[in-house]
Amino acid sequence: MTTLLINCNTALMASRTKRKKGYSVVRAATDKLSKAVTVEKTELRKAGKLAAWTSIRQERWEGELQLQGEIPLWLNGTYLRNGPGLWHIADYYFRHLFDGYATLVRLHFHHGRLVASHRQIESEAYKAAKKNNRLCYREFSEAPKPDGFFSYVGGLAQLFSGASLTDNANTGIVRLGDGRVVCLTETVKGSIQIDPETLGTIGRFVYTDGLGGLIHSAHPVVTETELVTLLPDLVRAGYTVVRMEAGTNERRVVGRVECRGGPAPGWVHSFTMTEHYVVVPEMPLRYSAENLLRAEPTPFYKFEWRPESGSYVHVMCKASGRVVASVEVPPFVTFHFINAYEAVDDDGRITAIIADCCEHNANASILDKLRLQNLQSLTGQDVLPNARVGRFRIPLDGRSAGTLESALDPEEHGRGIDMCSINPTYQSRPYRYAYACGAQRPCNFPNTLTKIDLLERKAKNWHDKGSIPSEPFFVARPGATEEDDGVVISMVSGQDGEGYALILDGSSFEEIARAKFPYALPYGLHGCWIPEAAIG
Ligand SMILES: CC(=O)/C=C/C=C(C)/C=C/C1=C(C)CCCC1(C)C
Ligand SMILES: CC(/C=C/C=O)=C\C=C\C=O
Ligand SMILES: [Fe+2]
Repeated sequence: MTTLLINCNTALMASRTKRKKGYSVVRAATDKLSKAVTVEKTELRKAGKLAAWTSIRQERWEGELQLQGEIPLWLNGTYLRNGPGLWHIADYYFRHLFDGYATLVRLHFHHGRLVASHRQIESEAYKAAKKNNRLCYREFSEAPKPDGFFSYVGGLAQLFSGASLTDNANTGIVRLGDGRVVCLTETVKGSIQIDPETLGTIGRFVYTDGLGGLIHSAHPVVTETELVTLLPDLVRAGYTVVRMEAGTNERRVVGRVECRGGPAPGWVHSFTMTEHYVVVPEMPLRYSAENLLRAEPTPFYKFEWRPESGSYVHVMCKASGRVVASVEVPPFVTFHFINAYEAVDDDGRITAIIADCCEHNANASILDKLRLQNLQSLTGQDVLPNARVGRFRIPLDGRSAGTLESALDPEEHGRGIDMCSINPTYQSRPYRYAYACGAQRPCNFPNTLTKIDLLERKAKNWHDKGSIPSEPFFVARPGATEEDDGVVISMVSGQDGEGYALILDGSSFEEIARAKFPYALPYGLHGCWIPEAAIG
């Protein structure tokens, strides 16, 4: 079966290089593929399993997808999604969702038609694992067995130099203002430039600034002119805020935040910004040097849960690098900030920062819930911990405490929320709508798409029984004046083993089109959009 698919795929790839414009060749190859797919679907149905938590079936594929419904003619461009997609090497199976080798998925929209493809990122970690048939670098929860580790990358010193850390860029994907597309994870070396058309790996994105740093936030804040990110400092607990101008590879220091809660910084998977300020979270789920050195994972993996150390939010002025507020807040756990903006009084003075995140009710057990075994075996059991849209209010008048409250009743989205997007025009500005994965219980993982109205404090939910949709990604209609005028793109794993791309109307949150993949893809994490005008 796999051979059939690969042969078909090879034919497709070869033909792709010959074609000039149009998709006729691709369509012929897709027809050929569909025969193979029928057999595969039968196998999957027998297995009765979601494809979300199982490895990709082959390294790459491309073809035109048949549509149900209509894609708006204005939607011209490329949606790219990154995420872990291969969780085993030979007969060794990884433990955690975040361990998988990166798989890129591409949806190319052109005049109402849709061509899809996927491909593995050729990181050093992936190539070494393939070549040596074993894990060679430290992944999120996995570490190479001492033999393989020493023979491949050398001694223990290389752990401290970062040489043994993974460059498996399986988390984020960003289009820089200069057009380059970079895939990211939390290790700095895991910044990899890819070709958005072929999904080929161009090579490591090298920072030329000498700032070093082994780890950074997986989610920089990117605009047309710059990229801002955080470098946690595990030695002198703190964060360096850095800024890289579009067109350069040079990060410059904006400023430094000292941690207030003890000897290690809080995990910063993401952070957020307003127009003038960088919002630096310090949560009690902290990096742990001790756990980093362990071969076997702990319940909190490379982190420690230290509620007694306190939770803080720091606010840095982007222009001066000065920390203008540093407040204690109620305990929190978040992977993803949604957005932030400045609250102003009647005289236009900035009085506070409002920052929203997908907040897991200060319960760090969510990390262990994302173990593959839990995801695969607990389907339909109500074990997903409660989560909410957490809204921080950080006063800028010198007060020492900030507040954290639910922005809406979490029942509106089934007490599950993560994997969020907004209309990017509203990034760092007052905004009304967020799109995310929510929950319809009982469930062990977010299983709905939810549109959150932060003004009305209401949610609209989309659900397909037994399926797992990935991050809903909002794309605005060119020329739109309403915040929710656009579409939301997601990729769904169905309960019978199939998979499809889904397009919802941003305003009504109703389905407007779906397109089945020949075979389902694993769950992916984050996406980005490249308008056709930018592709040229
Ligand atoms: C996929 C995702 O959301 C997060 C991935 C995080 C990774 C791969 C983190 C890796 C790390 C190491 C390999 C060692 C240092 C600590 C840490 C950054 C957690
Ligand atoms: C998928 C996820 C959390 C889901 C829980 O509700 C977090 C992903 C984090 C990395 O990008
Ligand atoms: Fe993320």
